[in-house]
Amino acid sequence: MSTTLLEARQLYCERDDRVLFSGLDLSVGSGDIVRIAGPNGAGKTTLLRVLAGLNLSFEGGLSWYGYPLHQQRDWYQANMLFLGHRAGITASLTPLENLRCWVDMRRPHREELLWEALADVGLEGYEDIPSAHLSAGQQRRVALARLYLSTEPVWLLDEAFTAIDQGAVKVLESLISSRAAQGGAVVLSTHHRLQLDECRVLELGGSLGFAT
Ligand SMILES: Nc1ncnc2c1ncn2[C@@H]1O[C@H](COP(=O)(O)OP(=O)(O)OP(=O)(O)O)[C@@H](O)[C@H]1O
Repeated sequence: MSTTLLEARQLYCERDDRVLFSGLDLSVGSGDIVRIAGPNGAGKTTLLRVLAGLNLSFEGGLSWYGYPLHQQRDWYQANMLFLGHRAGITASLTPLENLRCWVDMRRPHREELLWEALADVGLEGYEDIPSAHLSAGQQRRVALARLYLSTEPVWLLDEAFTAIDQGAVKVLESLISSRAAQGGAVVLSTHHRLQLDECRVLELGGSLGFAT
C-alpha cells in the first residue's frame, strides 16, 4: 500500500471575489503522478503554490505524512521541489552558475554532477555563456537540469513542459515516471497531452468560454 505523503483537505481559495476551488481534497501518495488540469485561469498555479507553501491565502488543511504541514515546514521544504512556470533562472548568470547557486542552497555536491546535469538536458557547450543569450526553451532546460540533481521525493511542477521541444518532453516524462517509480510523487500542471499512463487527473473549473 502506498504511503500518503501530501494531503489537502477541503481547500478553499478565491481571488478577486471569484472562487477558484472549494471543498478540494487531494491525497498524494508515494508512486503517484497527479496532473492538475483546467483552462487558463482555473487556478492550477494557485493550487500548486498553495501545495508548495508559497501561497497562504486559502482555507483548509494541508498535511505532510499525516502531520499538519505548517508544523513540519522545514521537513517538508527539504523533501519537496517546486518549479514555477517561469524558468526561474538569473539571466546574467551562466547555466552552470545558475545550477551551482541552486544546489549550493540545498546540499553539498560534486561539481561534475552539474556538468552532467546540463549535458543531460542538452546544454553541453552552453554551460559558460550568460543565460540571457539562451533561447526560451534552453532557459527552461537550465531549470529542468535541477530535476537531475534533485533528491527531493516530491516534485511540484507548474507548466514545466512549456517551450521545450518533443525530445525534451520525452526526457521530462521519463524523469517524472522515474521519480514516482522510486517511491516519490509528482504533481504537475500542463496543457500538454502527456504520455504518462499512470497519471491521475484533477480537473479544476473555469469560465473563460474557450473549448478545451
Ligand atoms: N497575484 C494575484 N492576485 C490576484 N489574482 C490573481 C493573482 N494570481 C492569479 N490571480 C487570479 O487567479 C486566477 C487563477 O490564476 P492561476 O494562475 O492559478 O490560473 P492557471 O489555471 O494556472 O492559469 P494558466 O493555465 O493560464 O496558467 C486567475 O483568474 C488570476 O487572474
